[in-house]
Amino acid sequence: MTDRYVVHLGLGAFARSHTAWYTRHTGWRMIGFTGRGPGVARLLSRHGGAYHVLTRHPDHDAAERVEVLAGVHVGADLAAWLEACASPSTHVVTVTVTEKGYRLTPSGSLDLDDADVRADVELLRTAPFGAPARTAPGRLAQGLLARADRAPDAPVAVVGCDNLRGNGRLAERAVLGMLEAVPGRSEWVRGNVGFVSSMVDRITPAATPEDLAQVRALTGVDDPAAVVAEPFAEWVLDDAFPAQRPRWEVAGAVLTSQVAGHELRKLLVLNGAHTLLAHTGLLKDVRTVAGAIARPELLELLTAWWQAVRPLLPFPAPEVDAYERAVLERFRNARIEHRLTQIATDAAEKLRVRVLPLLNGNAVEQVVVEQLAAWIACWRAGVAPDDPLGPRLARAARGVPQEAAARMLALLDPALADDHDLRTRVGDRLRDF
Ligand SMILES: NC(=O)c1ccc[n+]([C@@H]2O[C@H](COP(=O)([O-])OP(=O)(O)OC[C@H]3O[C@@H](n4cnc5c(N)ncnc54)[C@H](O)[C@@H]3O)[C@@H](O)[C@H]2O)c1
Ligand SMILES: O=P(O)(O)OC[C@@H](O)[C@@H](O)[C@H](O)[C@H](O)CO
Repeated sequence: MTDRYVVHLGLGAFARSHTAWYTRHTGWRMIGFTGRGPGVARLLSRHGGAYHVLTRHPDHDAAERVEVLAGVHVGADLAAWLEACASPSTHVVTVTVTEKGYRLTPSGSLDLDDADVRADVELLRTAPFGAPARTAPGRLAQGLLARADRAPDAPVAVVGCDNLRGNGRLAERAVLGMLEAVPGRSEWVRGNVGFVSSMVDRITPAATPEDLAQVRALTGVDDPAAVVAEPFAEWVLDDAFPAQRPRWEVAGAVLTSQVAGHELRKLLVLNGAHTLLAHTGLLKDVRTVAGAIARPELLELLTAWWQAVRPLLPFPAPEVDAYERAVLERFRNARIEHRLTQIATDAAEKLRVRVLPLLNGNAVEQVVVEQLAAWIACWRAGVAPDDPLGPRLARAARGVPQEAAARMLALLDPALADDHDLRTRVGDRLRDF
């Protein structure tokens, strides 16, 4: 039996295809908590925490049983959460709660206008262990407070595993933003918690009934918690752990002090391209990434996007060329049914990470205008999927193109409201959709 644990918050498909999958052969076990509802905990408990990863290669499928989860809990099980976080056998807490789960403003500080955040701040101030926090930063704060009380000599790492630049640093800001409201309770966290950023990569679409049927066909097991993923996987982590950690290197992870460049490259080259294909594809009734890439005009856009992001990438040209070629191959894997609606969900939050770096003092390329205009056009056409800003975006997108562009860009980032040139160009492009 191992006595070393990773506690994971947010047991979505990606956590199962990536974080848990990387941990499976390290000798460590994981204790998982759902990010919001109880659904995944119920599904996983069907087979005692074991589940399958269905890897779709270009010409065949393989199903692997993953048995790394020693316990699975609903996120609202506060007693289990506090016990897991406080246990000195827990050395690492990993987090996959989506971009919006960090509850940050566009400038990256805790969003104190968010009613759930305010409720959690109040909870932490008055009765920190009185009820489960509503938000992920609130939960992390509760767990770290329990650690400070019960195992103060045992430092711990919190590892960000979402598609955000500096996800560890952002988790730190969110947690400290919560704890600053509790007199005297942020010091232990500042001195004993290492917030680690990581670049995470493995295309993992939501599993379809056909995927689950394929798992059944390959294994004979009915596994409602199975996930489907591409063969490729990459994990680059900041080598800044304050305590023990699993040797994720055995599964190919890379520990480095240069994680920022890897994050930027992945977010702009892969995720930025995804978002561009998602919005432009949805406007043309295309359903999947592979379907989008098969359209010459969208492939051309993708190439223009890659040219625009290239000057920002801290890698030699041949390395960027190879990276782009590999991403194109991955996008072409038609056996991965990656739906554009899934990628376009919560797009405002994603565009902030995937596009705003290109607007930071750089000459604006037309393809950047295209990104933004396509996003707005999806809202105007009523084909945009969910977004936490949904009703506001739907209202802002209506009416005269120039005014809609100005309102939408301001919602994306208030700092864009003053960019007259960008607003005009996006508004002009919008007229043609
Ligand atoms: N799917 C991929 O290909 C992929 C690849 C790389 C990184 N990621 C990262 O993983 C995240 C999750 O992707 P997924 O495919 O697992 O999605 P999913 O829908 O399967 O799971 C989402 C997870 O986030 C949690 N969550 C959602 N909103 C939350 C909130 N407001 N507060 C707390 N928890 C919340 C859910 O409970 C669930 O555990 C992405 O947003 C991204 O940052 C995904
Ligand atoms: O996972 P999201 O919702 O942040 O973004 C959608 C896709 O761009 C993303 O899931 C990629 O497939 C993934 O980041 C590849 O590693």
